[in-house]
Amino acid sequence: MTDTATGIPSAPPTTPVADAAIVTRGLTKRFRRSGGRAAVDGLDLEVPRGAVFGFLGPNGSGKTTTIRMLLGLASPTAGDIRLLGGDMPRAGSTVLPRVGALVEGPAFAPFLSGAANLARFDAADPTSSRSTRAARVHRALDRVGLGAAAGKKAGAYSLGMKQRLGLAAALLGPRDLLVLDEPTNGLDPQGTREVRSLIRSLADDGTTVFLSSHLLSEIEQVCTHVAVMRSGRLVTSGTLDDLRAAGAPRVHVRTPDAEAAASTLRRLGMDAERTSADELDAVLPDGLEVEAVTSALVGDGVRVRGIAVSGASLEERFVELTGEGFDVDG
Ligand SMILES: Nc1ncnc2c1ncn2[C@@H]1O[C@H](COP(=O)(O)OP(=O)(O)OP(=O)(O)O)[C@@H](O)[C@H]1O
Repeated sequence: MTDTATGIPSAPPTTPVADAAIVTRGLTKRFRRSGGRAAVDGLDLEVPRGAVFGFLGPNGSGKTTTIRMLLGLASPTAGDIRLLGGDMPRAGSTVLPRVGALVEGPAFAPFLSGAANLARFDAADPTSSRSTRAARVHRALDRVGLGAAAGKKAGAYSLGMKQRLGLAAALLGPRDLLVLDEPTNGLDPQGTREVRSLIRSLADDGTTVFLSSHLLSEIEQVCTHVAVMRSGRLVTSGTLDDLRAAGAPRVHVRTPDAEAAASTLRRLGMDAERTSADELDAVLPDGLEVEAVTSALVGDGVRVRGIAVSGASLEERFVELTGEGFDVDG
């Protein structure tokens, strides 16, 4: 799922809704103690199979509540959930074994080793075979880079190691879908990079990954799709490329030589649109500065009466969408 030339994740082909990994319709959760405001309010989500889907929103916007409902850990007040083609919660016993999850740091026994903790998790899965347990546990530990710490007590693990142990637990069985709530929480920059590359390699193997985050940079680096939450509501969703395009900077040129200007812009890789007799408008490609556009126009003898750039960066767009102080730093 990664474009090998650019390293940027590319979106998988759109799948029909019926075949999506996750579909929610009107999903709503109202807590009794919350004074009437819904924590999740009429959420319609579609997560295509094969996507790395970022669920982005500020603290308290309803991400964890949504994830808990997807996994059958909280019951919706209203709405429907389809997970891997099965209606939840009815299909839970057949669907959930194919879903690996990391939600709010799983509870590990501090006095047992990392490997022994995973063996306990594995034993709790009625579909797992005892004879292959040790191999499964060690494969999962190796996958998250904890092979060397397998025998160490989980209580002595750092926060980052505990987070990775949680990921290893999510990877014990073959999974079609991974649901990860803030998977890099508490990790140092090195741990964060490792988890990102693990997510990419899982996606390359065809696993659909749904991950929540309040960090735009995290979503930008690993995700093909994104949904943005604000106060329990979905404010936008789509491929990251679509969102980038929607907020891409545009250049506006005012000139009496519109024909000549259009041909210069074309040469620079821009598809200009004529907005009036003496005005043109085009998306400014990545890496091209407006100064370079101006000098190319002037160099071609175009009489430039005005040139301006408008449009927001992805960061500005997300801040605008969520309407609050938004954490955009990795
Ligand atoms: N058990 C609960 N009882 C009452 N209110 C709750 C409960 N769990 C969550 N809420 C409220 O629901 C809203 C959404 O919370 P949620 O934890 O889903 O948000 P979030 O986006 O995951 O935030 P964070 O990034 O801080 O985890 C918040 O206002 C929260 O206070």
